[in-house]
Amino acid sequence: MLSLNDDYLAKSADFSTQTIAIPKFDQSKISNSTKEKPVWVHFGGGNLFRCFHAKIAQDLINNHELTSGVTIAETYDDEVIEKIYNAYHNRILRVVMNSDGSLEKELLASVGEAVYFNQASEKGWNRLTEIFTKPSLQFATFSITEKGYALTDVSGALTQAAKEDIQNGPEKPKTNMGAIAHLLYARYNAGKLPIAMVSTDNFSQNGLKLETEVLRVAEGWLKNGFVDQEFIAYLKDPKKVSFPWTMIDRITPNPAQSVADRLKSSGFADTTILHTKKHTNIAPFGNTEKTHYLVIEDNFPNGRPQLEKAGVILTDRETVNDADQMKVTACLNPLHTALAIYGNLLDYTSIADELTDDDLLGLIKALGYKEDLPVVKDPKIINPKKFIDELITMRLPNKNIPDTPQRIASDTSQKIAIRYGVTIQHYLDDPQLDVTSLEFIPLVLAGWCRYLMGIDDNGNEFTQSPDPLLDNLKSYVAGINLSDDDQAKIHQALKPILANKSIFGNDLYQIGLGDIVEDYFKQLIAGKHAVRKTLHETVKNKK
Ligand SMILES: NC(=O)c1ccc[n+]([C@@H]2O[C@H](COP(=O)([O-])OP(=O)(O)OC[C@H]3O[C@@H](n4cnc5c(N)ncnc54)[C@H](O)[C@@H]3O)[C@@H](O)[C@H]2O)c1
Ligand SMILES: O=P(O)(O)OC[C@@H](O)[C@@H](O)[C@H](O)[C@H](O)CO
Repeated sequence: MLSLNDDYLAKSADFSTQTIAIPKFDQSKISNSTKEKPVWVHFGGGNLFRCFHAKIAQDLINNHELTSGVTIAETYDDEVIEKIYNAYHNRILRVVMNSDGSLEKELLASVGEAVYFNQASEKGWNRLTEIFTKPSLQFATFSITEKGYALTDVSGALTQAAKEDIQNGPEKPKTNMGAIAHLLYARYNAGKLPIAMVSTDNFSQNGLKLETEVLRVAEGWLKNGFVDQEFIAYLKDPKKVSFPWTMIDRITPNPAQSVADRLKSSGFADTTILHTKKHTNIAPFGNTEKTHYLVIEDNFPNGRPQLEKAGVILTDRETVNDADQMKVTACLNPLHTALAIYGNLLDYTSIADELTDDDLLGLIKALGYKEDLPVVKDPKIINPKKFIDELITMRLPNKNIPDTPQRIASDTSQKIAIRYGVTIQHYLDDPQLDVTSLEFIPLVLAGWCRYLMGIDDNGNEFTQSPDPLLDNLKSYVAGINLSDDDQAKIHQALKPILANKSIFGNDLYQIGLGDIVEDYFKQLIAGKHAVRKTLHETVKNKK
C-alpha cells in the first residue's frame, strides 16, 4: 500500500503505477523557504483549500513561479492541523472526479507550514504574528465559511466576543476578525508593510465584508485608545492593505466514503475520514469536480506570483463583482440551496440523484432561468446562460461527484440574504419588475421554514445540518404540526423569521413577500406528502 507520508521522489514509479501525479519538487526545500520567506498565508484549511488553492500553489511551484509554499492558518479547528496536516507531512491527495467515472489523482505538497492560530495556542499565535511581520509576505487568502466573518448576532448587535475584543485591544482577540486585525497591527508596527487580504468565501463583495469587519474592530480600538489614527489610515490605504473581491467556484463535497473505498482498493492506504468535534469533515484526501473558476480583483500592493499561469482570472473589481453576483446570487448557489432544502425534506442524500427528479429539476430550472437570469448582469468573462446550462446538464448530474443536500444545507441562515436577497432586491429596485410576481424564490423560502421543523415529507424526524441560528429558528416553528391550517398560528410562528432583515436583506412582509411565503408554507404542512404535492403542482403549472 502507498501512503501520503512515503518518499514520493524515491517511490515515483509506485505512484506512477497508481496513476498518482507527484510534485516536481523536494518538499523539504519548499517547507524551509515557506518558514523563512513566507509569501502566501491561507486561513481555513478545509476541503476547498485542499482541492483548489493548494493545487494552484503546486502548479506555480512546479513551474518555478512560486518559491515557497502556503502557510495554513486554522483559527477554528485545532484537530484539522494536528490530525490532517501535521499527521500527513502537510500533504494532500487531491482527487478530481470526472463524469466518465475516472479519478484524476495528485499528491500535493504545496503546504509549507500549518499553524493553529488561536489565542488558546500561544505557540501558534506567536508564530503567525511573526509571519505577518515578514516583508516577503504578499497575500493571505481565506475560506473560513460565511459565519467566520461575523461580529454581530441575528439582531445586528455586536456579539459578546466582539465587544470583548474591542474592549480588550489588539493583544489577544477572540473573534476571527479581531485576530486578523491583530495580525495587521503587527504588520503595521513592523514598518507599515503592504499586503493583499483576499477572501475566497462564497458571498457577494466578500472583500468589502472582510475590510468592513476588520475596520470595525480597528476603529473600536482607536476609540478605546489602543491604536492611533495612522493604523486606520494604513488599513484604508489600498497601496498598503488591499481587500480584493473574488469569485470562486468549484463544487467540493466533503470527502466521501465511496472515494475512500476506490482509493483503498487501488492500493492507497490513507483513506480514513475524520469527523472533528467542531463538525469539519476532512480526510487525507479531498474530492472535487473538474470545472472551476477563480476570479480575483488584481490589487496586490506587495506584488503576487503569476496566478494567471495556474488558471486564475485577474481582472477589475466590477468584472469580479458581476461574475460573483452571477454565480452566488443567481446561477449556482440559489439552485444549490433549493436542492439542499427540498432534498432534505424529500429524503435525498445525493445531489446527482435529485437531478433525476423532475419536480426538483423543474424547480431549479424555474429558479435559475425564469427568476434569477433576467436580473443578472452579464460579467462578459463567463456567459450566465451557458453557466446554468453547464451546471444543470453536466455538473450537478455527475454521479461521480458525491455531493449531498446535507452538506449544502449547513449554515443556510447565513446564506439566504446572499443567495435570494440580492435577486429580491433587484426586483425591488427595477420599476419594470414586480417583486410579488416571484413564485419560486418564495417557494424555496417557505421550504426552508418547513425544513426548520425537522420533519420530512413522510412525517419522520431528520437531522438538520449545523447552523449557528438553528436552535433559535427552530424554536419559532416548534409549535407547528403537520395539518395545522390556522393562519393566525402560522403567521405568529413565521413572523419573527420572515421579518428578520439580517436573514433576508429585507422584512419580507414590508415588500409583499411575507404573505406569499406563508401561503406556500401552509400548503407544505398540509399533511404527509404535502411537500411533494406542492412542489409538483407549482412546478407543473409553470412548465
Ligand atoms: N466546498 C465548496 O464547494 C466551495 C466552493 C466555493 C466556495 N466555498 C467557500 O469555502 C468555504 C469553505 O468550504 P470548505 O469546503 O472548505 O468547507 P470545510 O467544511 O471543508 O472547511 C471549512 C473550513 O473553515 C473553518 N471554519 C469553520 N467555521 C469557522 C469559523 N467559525 N471561523 C473560522 N474558521 C471556520 C474550518 O475549520 C475549515 O478549515 C465555504 O463556506 C464557502 O464560503 C466552498
Ligand atoms: O460552501 P457553502 O457552505 O457556502 O455552500 C455550499 C455549496 O453551495 C457551495 O460549497 C458550492 O458547492 C460552491 O459554491 C460551488 O462553487
